[in-house]
Amino acid sequence: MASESETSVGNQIQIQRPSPSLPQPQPLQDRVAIVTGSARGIGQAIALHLGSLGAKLVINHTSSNSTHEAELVASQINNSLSSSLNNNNTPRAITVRADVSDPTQVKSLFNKAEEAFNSPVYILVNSAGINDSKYPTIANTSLEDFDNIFSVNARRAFLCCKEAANRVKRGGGGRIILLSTSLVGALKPGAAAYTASKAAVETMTKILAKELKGTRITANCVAPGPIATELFFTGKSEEYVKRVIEESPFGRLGETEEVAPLVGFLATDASEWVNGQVIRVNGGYV
Ligand SMILES: NC(=O)c1ccc[n+]([C@@H]2O[C@H](COP(=O)([O-])OP(=O)(O)OC[C@H]3O[C@@H](n4cnc5c(N)ncnc54)[C@H](O)[C@@H]3O)[C@@H](O)[C@H]2O)c1
Repeated sequence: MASESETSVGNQIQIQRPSPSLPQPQPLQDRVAIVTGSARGIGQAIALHLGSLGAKLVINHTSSNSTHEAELVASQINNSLSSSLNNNNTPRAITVRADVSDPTQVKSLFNKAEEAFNSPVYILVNSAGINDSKYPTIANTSLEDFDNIFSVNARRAFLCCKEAANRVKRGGGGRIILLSTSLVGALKPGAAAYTASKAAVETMTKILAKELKGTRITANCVAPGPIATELFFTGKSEEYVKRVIEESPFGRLGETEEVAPLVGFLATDASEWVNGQVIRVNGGYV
């Protein structure tokens, strides 16, 4: 801590007093962020983390079943702040229900964010995703399941990125962060539709980063695994979970809070030189 000190200049002693400490602006102060699929799981942890860095948050969820969960996340962010209101008396975190695999709803999601905060969306985090809990082989994957997984994981990433890329003001900057999976590197048998849909997301991210040349917007992928969420546990046998834990160098699953800080860093100005990358967060599992 700074304290008073004496400096001798000629015959005179000057007392230097520490300047009163001013509140430091937070790294994402007042930046508008949409986190898709943030009513629970990894998206929820990311939204809470971005909120703690000062961002104004849109908690996106997909169905009436998740409305309550989404509102809890928003109120957790609003309650954690000294002032939960913006200048125009709107809350700092709001919820918007939208299926992000539907182009009209994606457009409306961005419109609602911009209207609520009277400011362009600066950060887009695509966390909404689904997996095929049965982990079938290609021979046993139905076309319906394949289409469904691609329509959420690859299609929603495409739609959200397209909307974000069309709205950015040149030179205004921004951050696009997509969620992939470490399975893309692991290439395990039995999750081909899910893994391939995420490989598509990774490729799209790398191309987008180049297409956004001159906009000061970065696009990166975060590829977690294996993280203890509903998506991970659904449909998995005890033996499967045990095997994953045994294969992990840390002998455990990851927590959602272990993914969020990396996304937080990628959302800040300090990350500008990280662009078009896929960063794996998996405790060395892959
Ligand atoms: N948990 C893991 O081990 C793991 C590993 C690698 C990657 N991921 C990825 O991380 C992301 C988050 O996964 P999670 O584990 O937190 O899953 P989760 O199931 O806990 O959360 C996913 C959220 O996305 C929402 N969602 C699904 N479809 C949607 C749609 N069309 N529109 C809007 N929201 C929708 C769900 O309602 C849910 O709230 C996913 O993209 C997933 O593929 C997870």
